[in-house]
Amino acid sequence: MTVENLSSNKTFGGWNKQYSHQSKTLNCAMRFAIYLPPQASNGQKVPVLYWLSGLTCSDENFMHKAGAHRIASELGIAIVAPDTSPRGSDVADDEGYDLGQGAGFYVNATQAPWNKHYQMYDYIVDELPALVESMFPVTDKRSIAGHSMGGHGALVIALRNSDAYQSVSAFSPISNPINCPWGKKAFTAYLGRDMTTWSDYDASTLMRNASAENGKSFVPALVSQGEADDFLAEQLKPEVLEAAAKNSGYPLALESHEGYDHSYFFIASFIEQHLRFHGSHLSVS
Ligand SMILES: N[C@@H](CCC(=O)N[C@@H](CS)C(=O)NCC(=O)O)C(=O)O
Repeated sequence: MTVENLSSNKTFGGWNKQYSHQSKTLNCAMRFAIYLPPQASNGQKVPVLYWLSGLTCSDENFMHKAGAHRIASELGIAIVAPDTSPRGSDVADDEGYDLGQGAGFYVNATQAPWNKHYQMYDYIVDELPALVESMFPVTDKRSIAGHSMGGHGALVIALRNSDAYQSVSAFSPISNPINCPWGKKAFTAYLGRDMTTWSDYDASTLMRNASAENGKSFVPALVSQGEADDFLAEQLKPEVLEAAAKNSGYPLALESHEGYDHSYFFIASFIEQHLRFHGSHLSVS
């Protein structure tokens, strides 16, 4: 498999690198960024936090704006930030910022023309970790986090793969996509009009139905939400997630922060708390 290194920048004793590879799952070239903390250059294997970004983002927004490297360096956690959709001139797109390239919603599309490339769920759950674990000095201990569309993706992926992740966190997640305009638009396009297929990708539905019985475990969850977020009431609906957690007894810590909006200024303000939360579950703190 050809994997091309696009950039390498030393930061906080570790390395922030970008790669391009041909994805079998997405049927196109795909980019991701990885932060390798200093421990990874010293013969140690480190656990990995996967970060899923929101609408309009690439592999760069989080690495450039979240200010995560200092604490990841201290804790010895690698961070992997994939792009938010398949890309390319032959990849289906839409004029809106909330559908198509930059808006993959971390689902496996079943509808044409999207189903040819938009298989982001399988890419994040299977192909990307397998590639990362074959290329870098990392363990198979994983946690997952994200923002907005990526917060939805992180919660859904952790809830559906509770044996694969130690912890999950989200900033301003789209908590109930089957009941908000962003989610309804994307799911209608990618999954079709039959709404019965949508609930597998709805964090609130999954959390309401979650159970720690039959050998399964709950993945501990932390969610942070800004109270001055313009998308809060119409698109994000954290109260639905909170009610779902109460219903199933899910270990969800939902924190509300006065004055913060939807931007990376909010993420940068609380990323240390999220990294230490993941560190405690990845046994590095
Ligand atoms: N403000 C955008 C909405 C998209 C948006 O807010 N994207 C968030 C994620 S949902 C983001 O992280 N944007 C990129 C950035 O701030 O770096 C628009 O209306 O076009």
